[in-house]
Amino acid sequence: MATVVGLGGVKLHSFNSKPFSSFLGKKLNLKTLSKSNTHKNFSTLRSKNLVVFASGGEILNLVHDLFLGVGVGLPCTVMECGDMIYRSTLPRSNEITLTVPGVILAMSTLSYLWATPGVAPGFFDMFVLAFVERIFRPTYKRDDIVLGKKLGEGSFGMVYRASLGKKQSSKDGEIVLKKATEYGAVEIWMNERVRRACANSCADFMYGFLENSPKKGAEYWLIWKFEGESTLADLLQSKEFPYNVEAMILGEVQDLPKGMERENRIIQTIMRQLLFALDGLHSTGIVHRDIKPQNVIFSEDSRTFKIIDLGAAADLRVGINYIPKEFLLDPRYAAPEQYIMSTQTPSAPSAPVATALSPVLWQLNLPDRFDIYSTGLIYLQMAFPSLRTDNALIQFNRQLKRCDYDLIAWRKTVEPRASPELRRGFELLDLDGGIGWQLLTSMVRYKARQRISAKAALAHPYFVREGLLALSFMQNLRMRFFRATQQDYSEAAKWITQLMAKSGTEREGGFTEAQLLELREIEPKKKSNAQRNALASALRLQRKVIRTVKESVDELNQQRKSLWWSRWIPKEE
Ligand SMILES: Nc1ncnc2c1ncn2[C@@H]1O[C@H](COP(=O)(O)OP(=O)(O)OP(=O)(O)O)[C@@H](O)[C@H]1O
Repeated sequence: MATVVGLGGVKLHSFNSKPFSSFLGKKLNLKTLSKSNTHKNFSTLRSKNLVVFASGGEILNLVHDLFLGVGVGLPCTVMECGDMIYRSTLPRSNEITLTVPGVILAMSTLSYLWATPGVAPGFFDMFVLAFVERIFRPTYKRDDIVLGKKLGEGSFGMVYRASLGKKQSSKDGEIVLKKATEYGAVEIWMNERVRRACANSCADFMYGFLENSPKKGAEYWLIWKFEGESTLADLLQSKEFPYNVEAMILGEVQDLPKGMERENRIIQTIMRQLLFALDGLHSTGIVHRDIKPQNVIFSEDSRTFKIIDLGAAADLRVGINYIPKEFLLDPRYAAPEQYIMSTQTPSAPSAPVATALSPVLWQLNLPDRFDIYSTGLIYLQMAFPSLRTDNALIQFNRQLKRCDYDLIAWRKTVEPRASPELRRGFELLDLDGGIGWQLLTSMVRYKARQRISAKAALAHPYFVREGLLALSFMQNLRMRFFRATQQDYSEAAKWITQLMAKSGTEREGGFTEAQLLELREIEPKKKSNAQRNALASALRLQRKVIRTVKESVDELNQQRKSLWWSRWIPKEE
């Protein structure tokens, strides 16, 4: 038996088939060893020049046994892994081996990428769909458009009814044109996103481009299909509401006795259409932020309500219009939080970071619940005719604020001395075991986190009425489930915190005095006054530096941001 010993004197391998003397004093290289074909494990010696310098076989045997005995040496010596190495030289199987951790990791990654607002669909949308759409969609320019009567004038642009003159094809009916200031770019972006992701949610957007005129400078022109004459605000003002909507949705007036049941059904249909449109927007990561009856148009072609005016919308998939400082949200319909994202995050991160973090930021802030609050107020106006005027709504908002945005508390204060009209509203919401009232109270809440989402609202038992009045067993169960899941869990958290802070008594439980003392001792010792002042000044300085750096980065980001996505807006050739 022969042993090859490495330069450090550590045993490397044994050869059983060749006399050891034939290797003695020789510098072995790979070729020599391969030729001699002494052992199938030569591959382990590849790239090493080895010198055999051991003497007597006995000494070597002794050393060999010693090393093997204590498990030291090259792995192959110890593990007898010749077979393994041999197997590794066989052709590999191409099969993918499934492991539980691998599957869990893959599933988690996939669900993260597909979670609202959708990182993966976002990439597909931006780099494939947007590109393909740009090639195939018809484009328009200023000269194609013949202006008609003015429909509206907002602080950021003018809206006209118009037609497409010579370029009009038989399927293009009339159009609506908005000439907007620089904020039109955001609106074009949002409308294009919506057209690709959830076209039925909003008015049918046709084209948008940047038009440079010597007189007016740069203006964004946006074109939509003319959807119809009436917004929900117009319809709500009519004494006939909600019967005027029923006629529009069904295309005919029903020959049925008027009554609360029928009104409830119509309001239910409007709410379902509104929530459906909102769900489409929210699922793609867009929050409208200006949901109000004036921005809900009745589409005569599809006989449904659609959302318009995406000028104040935010695209949280890529962080566009994160906090539009310039927009004053409509105070009549705005949720109490005013901002959809935490003010701790005053500006959107850069697009790739915003995209990567979007599922986390979405879950942390639940920005979609801002629109849900506004939709709840629309529902309230539909149920209570007396709240349909601006003044009445403003008055209601004040009352609700005084009740800490607690609708149940508001009801308790107004119901005892309610007018017959107000009482009728409560009766309508109380139909079917108060299912409508339950939906309303889960939409109009102070805390965004406690408000129901559009998707959950669509699954609410309010929308799956079977009989006329009675709720089925399953609906009852679902309603109970909804009530249970809409509880204020933060109250529970507060209770636990308080409990932790209280000294241990038999009644309260919590920490004992001794435990609290222990905790207190872990706290850093108080510094002397001079030390504390110095620390405070240092902290102030640090905060100031961070703020300045942050503001500069924000400014830079802002410039970069306005650059990167305005590249997507076509310019008039
Ligand atoms: N696609 C459409 N089809 C029919 N009418 C429309 C359409 N889009 C807008 N309108 C009409 O134009 C009006 C103004 O539109 P929009 O709200 O988008 O403009 P705006 O300048 O933002 O107005 P405001 O600032 O008052 O909200 C709407 O109230 C509606 O009557």
